[in-house]
Amino acid sequence: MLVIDDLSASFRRYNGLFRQDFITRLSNITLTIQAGEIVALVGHSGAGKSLLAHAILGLLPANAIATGTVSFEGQLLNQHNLVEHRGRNIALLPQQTSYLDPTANVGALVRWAALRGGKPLEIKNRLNRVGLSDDVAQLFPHQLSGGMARRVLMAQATSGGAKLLIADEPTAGLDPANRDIVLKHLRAHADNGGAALLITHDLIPVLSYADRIAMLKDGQLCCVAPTSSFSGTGEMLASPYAKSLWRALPQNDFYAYA
Ligand SMILES: Nc1ncnc2c1ncn2[C@@H]1O[C@H](COP(=O)(O)OP(=O)(O)OP(=O)(O)O)[C@@H](O)[C@H]1O
Ligand code: NI
Repeated sequence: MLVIDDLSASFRRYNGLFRQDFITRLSNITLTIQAGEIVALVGHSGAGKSLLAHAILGLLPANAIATGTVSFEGQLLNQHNLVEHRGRNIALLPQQTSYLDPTANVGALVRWAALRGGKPLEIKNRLNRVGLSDDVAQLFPHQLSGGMARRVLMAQATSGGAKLLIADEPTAGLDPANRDIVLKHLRAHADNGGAALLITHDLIPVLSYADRIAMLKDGQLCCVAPTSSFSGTGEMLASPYAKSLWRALPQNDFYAYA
């Protein structure tokens, strides 16, 4: 469904009046996401996860320069066709809950997302599916807890019927029960023929839901492996970084990779 080919992104920096240089934050990313699949993108803070999400959607800031290509269902994405795809065929669940429009209540926000994708409104159903009650529709963003706001973003991202969901930290700040509701929702989306790029810091909870794990380290994909490789002592993992991260998890007794 999505093919990312040799994508790199750099930022222009000015050092002095006429001097500038470029600092590379994503290097030669090549990754495919098939229909029916959840690919979890994991990596440390600052590794470039959100940057990759924004690069796919053509939402990089003005001081960024991207090279490489991204195709969606065989079509090369560019700034023109992305305007049509965003919110319709490809939806973003942003990392920042502050992206919720403070002037509209939750019902209106979810309604707009559904209308944008030409889908039935079903506001209450959309909210219930992410563990929010009907009356949340009346609340404004400033009246939501952090976890509620995150689930409103999820309801918005899935209301327009987009085939590809790019979910940037959709479970941040959620308790385990609500985290599982959100991850199950993403799984159901993929099982119904959709696909998702699931960005997270937290590897363990997504192991039960994702098909593959892509690991970013300092802007480079150091490992793309089936979820089943993250088991035992990590002997199925080719990447030393992925192996050491896996072994260092508390669940794996903090073993250092030797
Ligand atoms: N507009 C920008 N200008 C310059 N550098 C930027 C800009 N946006 C992001 N960066 C840099 O790109 C790198 C990757 O940032 P990104 O937000 O993708 O990290 P992340 O992996 O999503 O981290 P986190 O898990 O904390 O959300 C960081 O070093 C960041 O400082
Ligand atoms: Ni991020």
